[in-house]
Formats: sequence, structure tokens, C-alpha cells
Amino acid sequence: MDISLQHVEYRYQANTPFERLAIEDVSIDIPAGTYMAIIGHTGSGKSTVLQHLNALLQPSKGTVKIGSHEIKSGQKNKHLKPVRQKVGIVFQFPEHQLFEETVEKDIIFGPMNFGVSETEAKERARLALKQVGLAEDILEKSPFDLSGGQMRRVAIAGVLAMEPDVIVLDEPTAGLDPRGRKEIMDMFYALHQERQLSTILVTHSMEDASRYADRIVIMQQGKVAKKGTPEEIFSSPVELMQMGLDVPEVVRFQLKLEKQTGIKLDKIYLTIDELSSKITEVLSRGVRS
Ligand SMILES: Nc1ncnc2c1ncn2[C@@H]1O[C@H](COP(=O)(O)OP(=O)(O)OP(=O)(O)O)[C@@H](O)[C@H]1O
Repeated sequence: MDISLQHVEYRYQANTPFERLAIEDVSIDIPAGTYMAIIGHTGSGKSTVLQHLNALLQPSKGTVKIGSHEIKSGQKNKHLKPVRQKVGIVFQFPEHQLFEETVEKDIIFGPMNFGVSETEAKERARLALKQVGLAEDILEKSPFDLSGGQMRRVAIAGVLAMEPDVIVLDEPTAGLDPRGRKEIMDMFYALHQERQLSTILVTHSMEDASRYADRIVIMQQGKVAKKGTPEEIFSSPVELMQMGLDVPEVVRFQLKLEKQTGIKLDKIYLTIDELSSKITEVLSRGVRS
């Protein structure tokens, strides 16, 4: 399912003395199957954009297209239930939204609320648990008897059990240790790869954005400051640094190396393994010639 935002503006508490312009002239295309990262400082408008992706917010100006639904400002936008079902949002600290007595009841709540039969919802719960790397015997436990990491996975399973076409992740690793972060990020990447699940990651981490996403959007003060592939984004690292954004260590290293040795590599390498094999290749060519 394709999503696109066209010249979207959003004002909180519009037409009141507290009106606040949060995003302005935001245009973003997310073709089906994309992994997109939206990155930016606190207050740059990421969460506001995110809430337009499943019509939780409707634009003050501009148009949002979600599959065949077109959501415009100033129109009554009905029939949004199917949209909300197809675009799953994993909010920050999703485990705070667990509330049922058992894990199974928590996971089947969403699908049953959207009219899925109990039998099918239970099947989906089993599959979703597997997708998040938890064993079935957890189904009968209380979510509140689980570890923090397990609770987060259960909450994510609840979103997956809705069988979304698009998944939106709002800082999904907030509060986890480095190992837990990597496990969760790798899990979402595997889902994206296996199911061609469109994935939109809202993050402060340039490292995660560059490692997983094939498109990056940088938000600044409510506007899209830059967008492109990771390679396009990192082709002007000084500009990123001026924006106060991190440039991943591996990219910094490559730029320093190019400056100090004059060796020009043919692209920006985003993992240390790729970079080191490229350097080895270039050096061995040098030795031979
Ligand atoms: N409910 C609200 N009422 C009024 N203004 C709001 C509301 N939510 C956000 N804003 C304002 O809109 C702007 C964009 O906020 P938003 O939450 O989208 O940014 P963000 O990039 O997601 O920030 P963070 O990284 O801290 O989550 C900010 O100036 C913020 O103060």
C-alpha cells in the first residue's frame, strides 16, 4: 500500500489562542515495500507526521493518500477504520498499553475489535508471537509477569496480529539496552524483508536510520530539510553536522581516510564490514599495480 503526504500542514488547536503550527509543506512519498526513516530533533514534527500516516490526525492543509483513501483538509473523512487496520503504529513504550489478564487476550483484542473471529484471532496471536521471537507457552501468562523486553514484544505482536500492510515505529527501542535494541531492530528488518512490509521508523538515531532504511527524511522545525537514500544523505556530511545531526562513525572514518590518503572510494559505506572489504580490495589493487 502506497502512502503519500502532499504539501501537508498541521496546526494544533487551530483557531484558538493556543494555535501552534507543527508541520508545514511536508511532502513525502512512501511506496509499498519501502523502509523509511524519519529523523530529526525533538519538536521537529516527527510525531505529527507519524499521526498522519494512519489518519489519527487529518491535515490542516494539503492531502494525505493512504492506499486508495484520500484525506484532505476541511473534508469529512469517513470510513477510516480499514486504514487504521492496515497501518499499524508501534508507539513509544508500547508495553504501557498492555491491559488484559493474559498475553493471548491482549494480542487478540485488536483483531477482534476489527471483526476477526476468535478462532482466527487466536491463530494470528500464535503466528505473531513467533514473529516477535516468543514461545507459545507465554500465551496464558499475565503480561505483567514478563520482563520489560518480553512485554514490549507482546505489545508489538498485538500490532502484527492486525496483519498490517504498513508498520510505523515510533522510537521502538527507547529504554532498551544495546543488545535489546539490536534484537528488536533486526526483528523489524527481518519482517520487512520477509513480508515486504512497508516500515516507517521514527528515530533520533542516524545509526539506525542508515543501517536499516532505504530512504531517509530529515525533519527540521516542522519542514522536510532533506530526503534521499542514505548515500545521498551522507554525501554532504558537513551539512548534517551543521544541522546538529550525528554522522555514523563508519562514514566519518571513510571521509577522514579519503582526505588523508587521497583514496577515493566509489560510494559511502554504511557498515564497517563493507568498508573494510572495500579498503582491502583497493589496497590489494594498489599493491599489484
Ligand atoms: N498536542 C499538542 N498541542 C500543541 N502543540 C503540540 C502538540 N503536540 C506537539 N506540539 C508541537 O508541535 C511541534 C512538533 O511536535 P512533534 O511532537 O511532532 O515533534 P517530534 O519531532 O515528534 O518531537 P519528539 O522527538 O520530542 O517526539 C512542536 O513544536 C510541539 O511543541
